[in-house]
This record gives sequence, C-alpha cells and structure tokens, in this order.
Amino acid sequence: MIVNASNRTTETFIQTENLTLQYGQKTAFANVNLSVNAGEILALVGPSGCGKTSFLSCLNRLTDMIPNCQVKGAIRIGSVEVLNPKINATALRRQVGMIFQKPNPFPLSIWKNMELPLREHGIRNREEIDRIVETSLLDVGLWDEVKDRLHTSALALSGGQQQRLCIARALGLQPEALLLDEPCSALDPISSGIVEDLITSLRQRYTLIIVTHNLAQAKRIADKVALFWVQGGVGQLVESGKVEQIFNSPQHPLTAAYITGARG
Ligand SMILES: Nc1ncnc2c1ncn2[C@@H]1O[C@H](COP(=O)(O)OP(=O)(O)OP(=O)(O)O)[C@@H](O)[C@H]1O
Repeated sequence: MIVNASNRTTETFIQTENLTLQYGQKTAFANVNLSVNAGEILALVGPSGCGKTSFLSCLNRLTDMIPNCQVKGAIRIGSVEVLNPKINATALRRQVGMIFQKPNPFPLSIWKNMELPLREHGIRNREEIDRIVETSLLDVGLWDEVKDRLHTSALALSGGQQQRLCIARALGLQPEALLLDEPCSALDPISSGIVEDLITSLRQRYTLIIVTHNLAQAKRIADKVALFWVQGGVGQLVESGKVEQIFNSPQHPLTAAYITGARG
C-alpha cells in the first residue's frame, strides 16, 4: 500500500499546493490550493470549462496520458508526492480510483470486469478473487442483483447497475480514495439516487472527490465544497469550505451568485 488514511476525518489526506495545469499554451486552471480530510467527501462545483475534470485528472496522474499536458505545483495523497516522477502511476491509480460520467464497463462478463483488474495487479489466487468479487459487489448493493448472471455481459446491465459495477471494480483494488466525475449525470433519476446513496455510504472508509453540476446533490452528500470559476480565461478556485458555510454564508460574491442560481 502506498498511501495510508489512518486518523480519518481529522487529518488532511489529499492536498494540492499551487496546482496549475496547462494543455500546450492553454492554462486550464492555476494555483489551486485545496485539501480534503481522510474519509470526507469534497464536491467540486462550477460552470462548464472551469477545470473541474482537469483537476481530478491530475490527482491520479491520468494527465500523463494527454500529450502536451503540463502539471505544476504539488499534490500530496497520504504520504505520496503524486507528481514525483519516481511514483509508479499504475500503483497510484490502484490507490486512487476514477469513476467517469458515462459508465465504462469492459464489453465482457460481469465476472471478467471484476477479475481482470485484480489479475493485472497481481492477485491470482482464485479463492481470493472470489472473495473480493463478492465483497465488492455486496458493497455496491449489486450482489443479489447479479449473482446468478455473473458470466453474462456487463453491457446488458442498466446504466445505474453498470455504474455500480464500475465502482465495485475500483473498490476491488482496495483504494484509499475515489475520484468521481459527474457519476450520476448520465443516469435516470432512480439510478442516480441509488448511486448517490452508494457514494454517501462510502464516506469514512474512503476519501472521495466528486465533480457535480447538481448543487442539491453537493448539499446532500458533501462535507466540503469547492467552487471553481473561469477568471481571465483561466480556471481558479474561488472558495472552498464546509458545506454549511458555502451554502449558508458564502464569503465570495461569485459563490453567493452561483448557489442562488444568479450566475453560472
Ligand atoms: N485535452 C485537452 N486539450 C486541450 N484543452 C483541454 C483538454 N481538456 C480540457 N481542455 C480545456 O481545459 C478547460 C477546462 O476543461 P475541463 O473539462 O477540465 O472543465 P470542466 O469544469 O470539467 O467542464 P465541464 O463541467 O463542462 O465538464 C476548458 O477550456 C477545456 O476546453
């Protein structure tokens, strides 16, 4: 294990310092200083194009895969300096999982979706795989729904079930943190509610950062909220704070305008 989230909720687990990301000449966001305590949920909100997805992508170094993408500043997750080139990005991504807006199961059976990442990370013992698959599917409330069809295609599941499978797939790798990029926005309202409840249930055990355009959702599930905004063509962190503070007594006029729907 490369990160350690003991002392949950009282200790900073994810922290960025002066984090800046450029795609070629274009600065997506600049100088973001943000922290999340272990076991908490941070919601990233803000209008389209302000850099929320780009920020998330830095945290498990998905940005390594984007040509001409430069990330400067510092990211600490547990005791790991994420931007240190010596850090193994594959091992980091096992500890810091990512869930995307559109569920992305492999076009394989439910079982294979769960098994493949485990094998890729060196887990080959059949009994251990069986145990992890069952526990992870139980954790996301999917086990009873799929236990009799584990060897049928994951693509036959509903959108909400597919998203829960993707979360189970990430949980199987025993991550410390999960990054969720609008995980409910492609789902119907009922599935969205189920996935939202699931995310809430993961608080404490995991540190979570969720990008959402749904302010009511941020208010329901987040411990902390961060508002990004494009200023001078560059994404900036306008304000971050505890969810009650952001919604009840925002410090910045843009935050006040955003949460009342007057801007954004
Ligand atoms: N691969 C890329 N190459 C060049 N520019 C990019 C790339 N990805 C994002 N951008 C630009 O970076 C800025 C921030 O984009 P990003 O997707 O991070 O914003 P966002 O807040 O997540 O938006 P949305 O809410 O619409 O998903 C935008 O101006 C976008 O056009």
